[in-house]
Formats: sequence, C-alpha cells, structure tokens
Amino acid sequence: MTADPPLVLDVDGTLTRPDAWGIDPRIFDPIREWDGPIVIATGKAFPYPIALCHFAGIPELVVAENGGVVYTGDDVFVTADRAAARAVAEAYRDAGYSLGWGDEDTVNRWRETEVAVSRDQPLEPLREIAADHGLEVVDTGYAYHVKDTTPNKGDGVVRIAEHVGFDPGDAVAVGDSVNDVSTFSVVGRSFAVANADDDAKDAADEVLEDAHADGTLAVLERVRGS
Ligand SMILES: O=C(O)COP(=O)(O)O
Ligand SMILES: [Mg+2]
Repeated sequence: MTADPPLVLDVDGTLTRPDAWGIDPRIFDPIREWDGPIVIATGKAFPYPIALCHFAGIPELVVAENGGVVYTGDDVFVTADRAAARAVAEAYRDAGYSLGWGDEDTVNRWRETEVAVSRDQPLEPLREIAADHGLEVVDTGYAYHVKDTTPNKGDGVVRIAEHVGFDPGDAVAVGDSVNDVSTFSVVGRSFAVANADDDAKDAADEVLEDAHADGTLAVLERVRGS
C-alpha cells in the first residue's frame, strides 16, 4: 500500500465548519488515519495547534504564530522577538484602543512572538504604530496579526520537513488566507478553499469548489495514497 503524502493544514477557514465557528468534527478521522506526516500551520498561539494534535491523536508537528514558533516534535524554535510586538500593543492601548479580547485575553496570553488584535478594532492606527516599530500587520480574516516581517509559515514547514525527513515538494497544503501564501510556495501541491482570500487563491495551484472543511475533506479524498 502507498503511504499518504505529507500534509500541511491551516486551521481557521480550512478545518472549520462551513456554517459556524469551530473545527469540523469530520476532519478528525481522516487525519488520525493519515499514513504520513501532518503539519498544522496556523496563526494561532502555540497551545492551540498542540491541543488540536493532542485531541486528534496525531503527532505534534506545529507551526504557530505564523512561523514565530515552530515545533519539530523534538525542538521548539522561537524565530521572532516578542518585544517589538508588545511595544506596539502598548502604544495602541496608549492611543486609546484595545486589543479587543477582554481582560484575560486568552488569544494573546500564551503568544511568544506576535500580538493578535480583534478585527473589530481600528486597523489604520494599528498599521501606523506597527510600521513605526518595523513590524507588519497581517489580516487573516480572523484577526490582525502584528508581527515581525521575517518569520512565515513556509519557513516553519521547511524546518519541520528537514527534521522529520520528508521533501516539502512532496507535501500537499490546504489554506484560506494570505498567511498561507508562504506555505503554498514551499509545497508541491497547494489548494485554496473556496472561502479563501484573493492572496491565497492567487498563490494556490488550485482553488477548490468547496469551502472550509468541505474543501479540505475533498483534497484529502483526492490525494490519499498518491
Ligand atoms: O489566527 C488566525 O488569525 C488565523 O489562524 P489560521 O492561520 O489557523 O487560519
Ligand atoms: Mg486560515
């Protein structure tokens, strides 16, 4: 029997339910049964994809914080400094704005490099303050991410592939937004779900007819054993 190709899966917009918030439960069985490495590559803080791997019952291979934190299964690499992003958050608050996640802020609580801001907060002042600190703001459609311009998901995927021992060119990636473009550029086959933003659609080898997890499930069905 042929092994399944390595997979690189984004989370929000890609493993999520087409009609509601949260992971689509239909993805759990196919990824648990997948006969090849699976990298979860997300903009979320490190504990979120780790928990996803844990509860899905798959090895922990994780790119978190858009490449700011990379876990090869043996080593954690923190590839950006949190100080500048924290300084941006402080200046944004000093200017009278809020990160938008409430007092305990579980979105940023465990972040090690970036800061995420709710999309209901004003973007322009955030962009200006970030630029003053030499940082960029990436809009994933789920949050504004204030980050160092250097780390990205694709570099994290390459680092994990080297460690695990697969060729990124053999990997299949599915994603939905601009933060997946770097992933698409390092894998052999890339798919944007139908709900993807224009950057992801332009960068993908193929734009799927189906949205969210429906699209991802269709890809898994198609590439299994290939
Ligand atoms: O954290 C986000 O804003 C988006 O997360 P994702 O990269 O898993 O889609
Ligand atoms: Mg996404």
